[in-house]
Amino acid sequence: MNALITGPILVTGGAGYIGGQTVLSLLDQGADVVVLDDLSTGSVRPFHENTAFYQGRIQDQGLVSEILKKHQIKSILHFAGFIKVDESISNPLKYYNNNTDGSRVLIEAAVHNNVETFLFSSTAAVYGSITGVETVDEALEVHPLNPYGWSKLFTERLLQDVSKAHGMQYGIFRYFNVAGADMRFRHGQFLEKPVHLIGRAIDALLGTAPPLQIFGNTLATPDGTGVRDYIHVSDLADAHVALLQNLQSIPKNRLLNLGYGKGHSVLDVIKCLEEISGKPVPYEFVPAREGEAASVVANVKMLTEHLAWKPQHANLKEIIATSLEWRQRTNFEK
Ligand SMILES: NC(=O)c1ccc[n+]([C@@H]2O[C@H](COP(=O)([O-])OP(=O)(O)OC[C@H]3O[C@@H](n4cnc5c(N)ncnc54)[C@H](O)[C@@H]3O)[C@@H](O)[C@H]2O)c1
Ligand SMILES: O=c1ccn([C@@H]2O[C@H](COP(=O)(O)OP(=O)(O)O[C@H]3O[C@H](CO)[C@@H](O)[C@H](O)[C@H]3O)[C@@H](O)[C@H]2O)c(=O)[nH]1
Repeated sequence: MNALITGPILVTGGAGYIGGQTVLSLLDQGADVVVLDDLSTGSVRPFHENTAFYQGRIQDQGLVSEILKKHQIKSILHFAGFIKVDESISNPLKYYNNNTDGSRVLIEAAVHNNVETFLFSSTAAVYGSITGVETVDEALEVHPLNPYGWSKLFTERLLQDVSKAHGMQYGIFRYFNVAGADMRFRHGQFLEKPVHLIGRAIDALLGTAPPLQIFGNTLATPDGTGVRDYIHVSDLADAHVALLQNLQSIPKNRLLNLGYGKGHSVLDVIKCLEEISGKPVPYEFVPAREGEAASVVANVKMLTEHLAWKPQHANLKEIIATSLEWRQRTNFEK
């Protein structure tokens, strides 16, 4: 496996939750890793000592070009971005500036410096309000419900057009619901106010937030609560290493869903957290969020056909147990 990851790899957002975990996967494979992160939401961890770390912005084309030249970068894994859906609605320019225009500047620098491979983190949020399908496949029409989803969709298109014109290879993953922490607890998510279900349920369990509000209990799902495809961050990170290695063998459109293809409801998540902790999770039902899909589960046909990647942690218990343990170990300390 090691021999296939040749040349230094630039990881943008490599101090963040997913980028950091991918840095660990790359380092575990013996790769030569360069990180660019402005630390706006990420934090430096001990393993970054084994990388060349630059604190700076992807929008700083001078700095990016300097890094690309100095390290003779051939591959970029681009994770840097903002991720809060609610904030993207109240402050869309923040998202279009950072996620779309920032990516445009980075992609331009990549083309000017003859970068060969560019992987981009997109999201299942591009699909929008899905109805009438059991699983979502990559050919489905996309209708993002918020500026966050649009900011990522625009970048997908930008990258595809530029790659086609300039011969840079691209790969795009649309992540489903990412959760969990590194199995050796070298890294995990840090969010003082979690925005996703599992983080919020943990806060409710620990009493550091009011009871969890469950958005809807009469949805068209087996138990009436929302169903999502949760994927362990460590498997997600490993998939990027596999994609770097596999890229050439994947035909034409290298855009892949990244999930397990298995759905769990909000009540499944709560039950699992209660079993792990031995304590009840306080919750209340509130109306469903407007436009939100009842069920979003990845169709993983393309992923499993094209990627030499076998998930190692594809069960809700491991995802939730590592999230809980990371939260308890770090206790809000960055
Ligand atoms: N977390 C999820 O559930 C999820 C789901 C789908 C897609 N994604 C995508 O995955 C990527 C990583 O998300 P995450 O959960 O790790 O978020 P994160 O906030 O933990 O990490 C983002 C990192 O990027 C850095 N950053 C932000 N803007 C930057 C800039 N302009 N220049 C340099 N660094 C910058 C931040 O400091 C942070 O370290 C994002 O692009 C996000 O849209 C995340
Ligand atoms: O306080 C909460 C939070 C969530 N949910 C429900 O839990 C499920 C998961 O919600 P959440 O964790 O907010 O994730 P999604 O809304 O599915 O969106 C996430 O997953 C996308 C990938 O599909 C990412 O791109 C987005 O950034 C991320 O918010 C949904 O059914 C929600 O209705 C609640 O009931 N209460």
